[in-house]
Amino acid sequence: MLTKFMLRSQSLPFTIFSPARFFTKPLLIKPLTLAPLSTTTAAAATLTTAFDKAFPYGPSLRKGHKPSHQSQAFIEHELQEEHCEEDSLIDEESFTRVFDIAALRVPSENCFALESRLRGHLLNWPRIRNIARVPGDEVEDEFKNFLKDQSNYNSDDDSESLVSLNRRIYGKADGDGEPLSPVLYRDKLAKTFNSKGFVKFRNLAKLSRPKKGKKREEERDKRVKKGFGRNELALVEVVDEREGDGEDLSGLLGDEFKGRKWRGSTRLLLLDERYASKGLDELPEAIKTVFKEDVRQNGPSTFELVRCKLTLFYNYWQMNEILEVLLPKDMIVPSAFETVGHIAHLNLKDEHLPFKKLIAKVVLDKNKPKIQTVVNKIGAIDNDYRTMQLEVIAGNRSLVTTVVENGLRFHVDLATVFWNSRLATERQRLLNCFTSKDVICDVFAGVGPIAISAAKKVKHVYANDLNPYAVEFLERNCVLNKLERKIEVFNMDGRRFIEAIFASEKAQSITQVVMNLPNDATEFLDAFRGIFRKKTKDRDFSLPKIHVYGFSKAQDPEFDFHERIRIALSEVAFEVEVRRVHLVAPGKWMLCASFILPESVAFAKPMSHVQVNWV
Ligand SMILES: C[S@@+](CC[C@H](N)C(=O)[O-])C[C@H]1O[C@@H](n2cnc3c(N)ncnc32)[C@H](O)[C@@H]1O
Repeated sequence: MLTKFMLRSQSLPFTIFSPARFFTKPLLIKPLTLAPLSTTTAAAATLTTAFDKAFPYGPSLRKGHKPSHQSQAFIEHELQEEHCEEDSLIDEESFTRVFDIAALRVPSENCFALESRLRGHLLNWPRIRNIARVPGDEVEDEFKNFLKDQSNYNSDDDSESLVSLNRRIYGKADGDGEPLSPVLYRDKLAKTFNSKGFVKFRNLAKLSRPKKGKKREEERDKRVKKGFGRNELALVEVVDEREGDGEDLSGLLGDEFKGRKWRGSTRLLLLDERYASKGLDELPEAIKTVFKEDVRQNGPSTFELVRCKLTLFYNYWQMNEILEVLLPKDMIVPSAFETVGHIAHLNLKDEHLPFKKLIAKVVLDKNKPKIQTVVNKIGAIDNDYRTMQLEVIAGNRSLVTTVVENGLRFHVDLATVFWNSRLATERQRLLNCFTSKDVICDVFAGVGPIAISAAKKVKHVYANDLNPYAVEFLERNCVLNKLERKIEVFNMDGRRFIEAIFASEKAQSITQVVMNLPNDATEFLDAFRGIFRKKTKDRDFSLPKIHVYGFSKAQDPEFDFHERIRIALSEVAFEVEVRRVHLVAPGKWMLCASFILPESVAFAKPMSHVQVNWV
């Protein structure tokens, strides 16, 4: 039997409270084997008790207990909802955990002041508000005022009128024997509310059909079941020992109404888990003081210490918590993934592959609605267009998505073009080097994250890519961002593009060149040899600044990259600024080298002439 504590002004025991009682003793935690998901409730409950002690604070799937109704509820849920194969991968209900906690039930108008006063003593679990509503106990202001007037008693007469009020409202007064007819109570309401007030009580017609105990149980089950539906995280229920007693007000106040007594609108202030089984006299002084003050101000206390059940559903638990349970013990839980628009991109290890569908389902569930598709990378990027080989393992199969970067929108098809969201910061850094006077030449532009962002800032952009799909998206993205007038798009091999564009009239204006093909961009640098060979040195022109990306696994990656650039340009002495972008694998750096094209290179011996093929 669960006990409900009702404070009475005469009986408040003020014992000295020892803070040591609040804390669970530090325990040596041994690695625990979690009960299999099919464990019966009783067994799970036994295990739970041990877990509760072993896990010091906060919600955990290894704490709490499984609800007794769960199997039936789950079966019904399964029958009610249409499931696709993915839906049935995880038994979501097996992640439902019930925690016994205590709460202060207080008038709603007091709850915020009390929340800040008792903060250190309230439940402090992630994503759980420590103020909970009590379903169905909202009271019309008009009636609240009436209650207030009647309860301000300070004489024998007032006391009598309170008893009479109790009789009329609750059917009986405290200490009375037989309850009086609820007719009196309804009569009172009829006199108190005007016709408009009644309109608000939707269920007035059901008044003469009091709920049976069984029906009430079913409704509770329905609510809990609703909880493990798609959207709910948690449910707080007051565990009321007097269930079945008194008058059922649900017909009048709505099906949600559970209280046997109408106290006015109340809220539950959920107490810290360490007070779950404490009596009033065992609570800390701060809470007792709140009770004392209430009694002093209001006579019989308007506060109650109640026992509650806090149910946390599948939707409450985070990705790693769910996966820790689902995956074999000792397996590292995959916790990170990259996001490209609506797509989550995993990089699963071999050991994860047998569980890839499970993992993907959890990723999808825990990142909805933003994530609609989960893909896994299969094999290294080894093609010219730098596209990834991806397998769709959950969600919708479309790999065409929209990414927002730097305030611009990019349409991308991960199946046919390159995109890497991790380069966003680097792209931003590069953009910071450009000014409104610059003319940019992006040799390996992809779908345009650098070229299009630059176009917003600089005078003009020439953007090229070898991949026809990338060029199609590049053009589409120029229009999407209304920048098509500032960008010219080309579909050529990078070397031919460099040679052709610098052989054209456009060469004069180009101030910066971006070469973002880290795997082999340095191999394209020799294309700059002799680009100005036909120009006279004394004419007014500027040499472009080149930003070239590369990888290095060397001990001194900066030196290594500088050397490769020097060799590619066949030039010994010129200044190069090399920067580490990020580690792409253990010991392998992505680097960016920036330098002004040396005059000796630009005017070097003639190279074979290339005809420009403008797109
Ligand atoms: C690493 S991606 C960079 C794309 C873009 N700058 C970005 O940050 O998303 C390299 C791009 O170079 C293109 N590419 C590969 N080889 C090329 C070549 N020989 N000439 C021109 N483009 C090439 C690929 O299609 C790819 O879009």
